[in-house]
Amino acid sequence: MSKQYQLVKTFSISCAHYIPGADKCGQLHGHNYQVTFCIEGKELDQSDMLIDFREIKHALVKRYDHQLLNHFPEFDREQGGVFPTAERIAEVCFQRIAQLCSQKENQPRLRWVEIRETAEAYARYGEI
Ligand SMILES: Nc1nc2c(c(=O)[nH]1)N=C([C@H](O)[C@H](O)COP(=O)(O)OP(=O)(O)OP(=O)(O)O)CN2
Ligand SMILES: [Zn+2]
Repeated sequence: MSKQYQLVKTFSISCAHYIPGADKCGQLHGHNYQVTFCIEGKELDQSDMLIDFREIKHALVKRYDHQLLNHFPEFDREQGGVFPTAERIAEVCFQRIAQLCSQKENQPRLRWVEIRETAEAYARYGEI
């Protein structure tokens, strides 16, 4: 099997959310989410990086940190979005990170995104 690089990065976002219709989680509450992503590729860029992980972190922190997730169209069913469960947050973050990767000439490939609500509860989306 040919060799490749793998990049894994974790960062935090503090968000409020509620799951409409859910019992306890239907109430507005917050989490310090740990977001982890895994990117692979055979080629590095001019800086010898698969992709600068700060670019990804800053894009997601800028959009979601200290925000109420339900207010974003992607997390509002009435606007065609989904409920902000850990599974769906992982999926939405996957789409955003994949979009950033697709703009790079060296073709880094996003494998999965993990959203950890607590040490005991997390969801992953992607190739797992
Ligand atoms: N499959 C999923 N199940 C749940 C999700 C989710 O995203 N995906 N999310 C929640 C809530 O966000 C909730 O905040 C989690 O509740 P928490 O109090 O952390 O859960 P506990 O393990 O502590 O459950 P208790 O039995 O209330 O102690 C819930 N489910
Ligand atoms: Zn919650």
